[in-house]
Amino acid sequence: MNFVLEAKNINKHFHKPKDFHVLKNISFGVKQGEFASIMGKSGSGKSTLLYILSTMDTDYTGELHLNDQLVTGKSQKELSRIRNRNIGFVFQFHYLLSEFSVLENVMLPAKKLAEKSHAEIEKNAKQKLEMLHIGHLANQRASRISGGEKQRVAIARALINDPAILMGDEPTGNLDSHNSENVFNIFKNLKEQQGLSLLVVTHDVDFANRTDRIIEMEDGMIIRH
Ligand SMILES: Nc1ncnc2c1ncn2[C@@H]1O[C@H](COP(=O)(O)OP(=O)(O)OP(=O)(O)O)[C@@H](O)[C@H]1O
Repeated sequence: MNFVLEAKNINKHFHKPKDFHVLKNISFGVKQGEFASIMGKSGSGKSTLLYILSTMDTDYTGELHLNDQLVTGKSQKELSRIRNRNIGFVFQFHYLLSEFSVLENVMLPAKKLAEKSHAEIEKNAKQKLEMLHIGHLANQRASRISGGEKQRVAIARALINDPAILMGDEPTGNLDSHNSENVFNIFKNLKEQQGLSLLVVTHDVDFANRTDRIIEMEDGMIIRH
């Protein structure tokens, strides 16, 4: 099976204030072009899991594979590069640099990767903004645009290095229903038109029901996938 992302027997404990087995034997994969969602009650371990899957947390046992490459055990420097190259991330809050322009915000992860010229990166960033129908905002300061527009800029930024998978932690959590619908449709188009794989933590049942697959968590375990 060709998984873009695969978790094998992931276990995690928090040690303070007392030992807490927060993730228990998590195993599942996300296939190329699959749009999967993770649901579960508050405290079931969704964000903790996503933090591991996105390679930001390395304090766990088990194995994480990205594009058939074992990433568990790599150095922080290697992980930073693997992450920047392969994973786009969209959060509930957009984390844009408010003093920077929309275009500059979108270009940042590509500048960090430093594989392309400034002109190429700028061209790509403009294309991403056009694709998300916000090309006209390129030169606006990030602080000057609406909440829905900010989330679309955050999506453009997550896509700038053409990741293998786009992950979201409650990406519509701060948005009204109109803007949530926009974000869902953007994700669906990315899957259908570009074969992108997506994994999104959400509390929105309507959103999750329209994804290809719901991965359901309870008490640190996957109870359905
Ligand atoms: N740093 C930490 N130390 C100890 N316990 C933690 C820590 N971070 C989270 N927890 C606990 O781990 C459990 C899982 O938390 P997590 O944030 O992953 O849940 P979640 O399913 O994403 O919840 P929500 O839907 O509310 O965001 C919770 O009981 C939480 O209190």
